[in-house]
Amino acid sequence: MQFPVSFTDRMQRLLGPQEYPQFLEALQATPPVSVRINKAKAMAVATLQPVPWAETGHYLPERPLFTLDPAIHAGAYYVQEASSMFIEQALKQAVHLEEPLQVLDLCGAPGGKSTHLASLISEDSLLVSNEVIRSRASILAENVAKWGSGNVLVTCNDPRDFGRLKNFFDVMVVDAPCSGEGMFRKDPQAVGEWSEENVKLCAQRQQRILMDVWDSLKPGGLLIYSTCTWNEQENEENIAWLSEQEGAESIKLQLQPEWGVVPTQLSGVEGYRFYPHRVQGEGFFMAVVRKAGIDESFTNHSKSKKKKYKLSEAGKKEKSLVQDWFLQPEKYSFLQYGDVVSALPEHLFEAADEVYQNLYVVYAGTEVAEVKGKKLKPLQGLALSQHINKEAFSTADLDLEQALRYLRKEDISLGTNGNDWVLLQYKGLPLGWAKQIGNRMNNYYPKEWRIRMELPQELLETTIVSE
Ligand SMILES: C[S@@+](CC[C@H](N)C(=O)[O-])C[C@H]1O[C@@H](n2cnc3c(N)ncnc32)[C@H](O)[C@@H]1O
Repeated sequence: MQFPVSFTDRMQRLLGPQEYPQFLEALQATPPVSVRINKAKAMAVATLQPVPWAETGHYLPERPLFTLDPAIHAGAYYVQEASSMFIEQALKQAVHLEEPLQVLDLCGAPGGKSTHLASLISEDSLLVSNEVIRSRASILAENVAKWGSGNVLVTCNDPRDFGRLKNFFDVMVVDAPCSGEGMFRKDPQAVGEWSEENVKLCAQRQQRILMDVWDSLKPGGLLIYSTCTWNEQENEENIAWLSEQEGAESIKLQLQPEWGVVPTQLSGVEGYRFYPHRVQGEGFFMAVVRKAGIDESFTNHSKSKKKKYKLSEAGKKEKSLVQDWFLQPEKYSFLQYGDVVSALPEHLFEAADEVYQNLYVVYAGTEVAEVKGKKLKPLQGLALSQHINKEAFSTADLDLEQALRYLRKEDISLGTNGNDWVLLQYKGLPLGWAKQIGNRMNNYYPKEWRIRMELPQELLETTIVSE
C-alpha cells in the first residue's frame, strides 16, 4: 500500500527512525478481530484471548462470517475494534460508575461506544446516544435495542442542539469524525481520501463540535475525546485549544506497560495513542479532560404534578397488560406514543422528559408493545431486553438453520400447534417473536433488520459466546 508523503514524513517524525519501519510493517498486516461481550446476556467462550484494557473484550483467532451467527443478532456481543474499547479505562479510573449519571455519546453510530457505555454505567444512569445522520441513527437505534439495557435514549441531532441542555451531562464521549489515518489498514479507501487539507478541515470541524456541546457538560463533568487518527492537529492540539478557551483540566490515566499504549504530553494535554505495531488494535487517540467548576445543581428525580411533561404515561389497562413482561415491573414507567408502549426506568423519567423537550428522540428505553384494539402485540425491543420476564411467554428453541431462516424473515415451521405469541430463541438467547396460528407460525422479525444474504449449503456454528 502506498501512503501520502506528508503522512509518512509526520509518522517518521512522531515515531523516530527505529520504530517507524515496524509501524509501516504493521500497517500492511491483517488487522486483528475483536468482540465485546454483552455480559448481561452471555459469556465469552474460555479459549478467547482477552483485550487487556477491557473486561469484556476478546480477540478472535480469525474473522468468522458474523452475519451467520444468530448470537450477534441477539445482542450477545458486538464486533468492535480493540483500541476503541480503551474508553473503559477513562470511565473506570475517572468516574464514580456506581452513581446515577447522565451520559452523552455525541457521535454514536453505529454504536460501539454506546453499547460499551451502556454496559459500564449503572442501571440508574441515563445514556443519551446521538447520531446526526438520520440513516446512521437508525442503525444506532437497532444496535442499542439489540444490546437491551433499556436506559438509553437514541437521538438524531446536530451537536449545536445540545446547547439547549445546559449543564446536563456528567460525562460526555465525543468520538469525533476524523481523517481516519488509524483505519488505513482496515479501510484502504481511507488512504485515497486522505489529504493535509482534509486533516485541517477535520480539526476545524472537531473544534466546532466541541464548542457546540461544551455547555451541556456540567461543571466538574468529564469529556472523553477520541479519534482514529494520529496527527496532533485533530488530537492534542484540539484538546489544548479547548482547555485554553474553556478551562479544563487534563486527566492522567494509569497505564500498564504491557498494554503498549503510548502516553503523550503536548501543550499540557495527556493523550493516549494506539499504534498497530505496539497494540493488537487499530490506530486510536484518546484524551480525558474535566470541566472546571463544581456542579451545584440538584437533580430532582421525582415527578411533579404541576409540570407539563412531554412524555405521557400508558393507560392503566395497557400498563396492567405489560407489567408481567418485565422481571421487576415496579422499577419502570410505562409510556405511550400513539400505539407504542415503551418502558423507561422510573427514576429516569424527569431527565428523559428534558431530553424529549429539547431533542429529536428516535428510540427510547425499551419498546414493549403495540396496541392493537384490545390486545397488545409484543415488540422486538422487549424480545431483546435484558429485563424481559421470559416466564410470561411461550418460548421455542431453534437450531442454527431455523434461527437463520427466522432472521431472514422466512416462514418457519416447528411442528407445533396453538394460538399465541412465541419468543424464539437460539441457545437460550431470544431472537424475536413469532405468532403461532394453528399449525402455522407467522414471522414477526423486523423487516429492516433481516439477514439479506443467501444461506450457504453448509452451515457452520460460530462459537464466540456460551450461555
Ligand atoms: C468515528 S464515528 C463514531 C463511531 C461510534 N462512536 C462507535 O463507536 O461506533 C463518527 C460519527 O460522527 C458522525 N458525524 C459526522 N459529522 C458529524 C458532525 N458534524 N457532528 C457530529 N457527528 C458527526 C458520523 O456520522 C459518525 O457516525
